[in-house]
Amino acid sequence: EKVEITKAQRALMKVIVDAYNRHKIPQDVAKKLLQDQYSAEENFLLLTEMATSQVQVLVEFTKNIPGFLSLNHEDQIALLKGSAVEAMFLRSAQVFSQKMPNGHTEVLEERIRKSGISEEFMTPMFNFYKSIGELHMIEEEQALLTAITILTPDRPFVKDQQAVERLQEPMLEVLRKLCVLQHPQEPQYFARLLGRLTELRTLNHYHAEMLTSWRMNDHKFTPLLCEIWDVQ
Ligand SMILES: CC(C)c1onc(-c2c(Cl)cccc2Cl)c1COc1ccc2c(ccn2Cc2cccc(C(=O)O)c2)c1
Repeated sequence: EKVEITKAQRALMKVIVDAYNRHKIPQDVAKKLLQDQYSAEENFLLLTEMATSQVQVLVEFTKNIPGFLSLNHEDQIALLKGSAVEAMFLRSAQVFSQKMPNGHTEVLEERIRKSGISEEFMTPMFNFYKSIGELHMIEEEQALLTAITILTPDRPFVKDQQAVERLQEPMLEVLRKLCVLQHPQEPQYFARLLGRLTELRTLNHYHAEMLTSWRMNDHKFTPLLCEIWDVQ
């Protein structure tokens, strides 16, 4: 059928993409990646700073999702806590696949590989980065996919799931149309994107184990990360 994005859908997409592009990790934090220190300790501290900055960016982005601030306040917190790790895996995957400027990508990979994360979590993590890279998403798709991840109704402790579904559904519809228009030769592209969201959920489990092993080695997190990840 002739797929067409309506004016209202284009306006919704513009709000999400503008918010997504406005909220990036500040360059001075990202630049720290190129610092010369390479010890596991130094890498962990840098990644902790990146994650903390990323959570702040994520909260600002989420506040710009139309309708989010009208949700029940406890549900807003439950959605942020429930989606933070997935949104950050998505963000770091998009940053990897966009090949950051002057070798940041290799440096970031190096620091993640040498930050006390055990091999068993590296494989699924870098497989995910590869599978996101292969999609060659445009920024509209990246921004909508991030908003859709945050607006997942069945996160733990969400009370009014219907209210979240009512926000997520229009995003899914715009993304579906965008995929048809952007990838006419690949009718399954939208399904492939949603398949990444399923893969993201499995990374939640690995991440919980990563946190436990870091804590067993007495690694400290920032107050914001402790709050969003319910640690310490
Ligand atoms: C606490 C810390 C050690 C941690 O725990 N789990 C993860 C962890 C790991 Cl090791 C992998 C994936 C997800 C998480 Cl939470 C992390 C590190 O979290 C990160 C690290 C880097 C991240 C992010 C998010 C993005 N990036 C990359 C990035 C670089 C430069 C610019 C920008 C930008 O947005 O402009 C982003 C999070």
